[in-house]
Amino acid sequence: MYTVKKTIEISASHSLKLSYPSKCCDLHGHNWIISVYCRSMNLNADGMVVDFTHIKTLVKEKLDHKNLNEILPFNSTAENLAKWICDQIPQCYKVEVQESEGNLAIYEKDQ
Ligand SMILES: Nc1nc2c(c(=O)[nH]1)N=C([C@H](O)[C@H](O)COP(=O)(O)OP(=O)(O)OP(=O)(O)O)CN2
Ligand SMILES: [Zn+2]
Repeated sequence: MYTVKKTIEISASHSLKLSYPSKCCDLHGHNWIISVYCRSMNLNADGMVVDFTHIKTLVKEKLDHKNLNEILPFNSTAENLAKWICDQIPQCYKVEVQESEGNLAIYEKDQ
């Protein structure tokens, strides 16, 4: 089994819709650190699980320097972002989304 991990930084803004009062409901920004894990039993014809550059492009083109509220049809919590990113990327089984030094969400597909 082969595994690759690609770490990407995106800068974006968002506000959350929550069922309780929170500063996070106001528009604010983060530099999210996103780690994407992909795995495969076999390599493709280029000798890769997935090209690191393709992973970066898929995530950055969609999210970097955007207002996430304008482009995503769900509440952009770190948890929801992690699952959504995992669903976009071939061979991906796990995504870590770090919002700030102390805030990390992990989505991992069931085996
Ligand atoms: N489980 C989650 N909780 C929160 C999320 C989330 O995605 N998943 N997101 C937020 C907000 O985005 C907010 O910006 C972060 O809030 P907070 O923890 O207060 O963030 P700080 O970086 O300011 O953390 P400090 O510990 O105060 O430095 C909220 N919760
Ligand atoms: Zn936030």
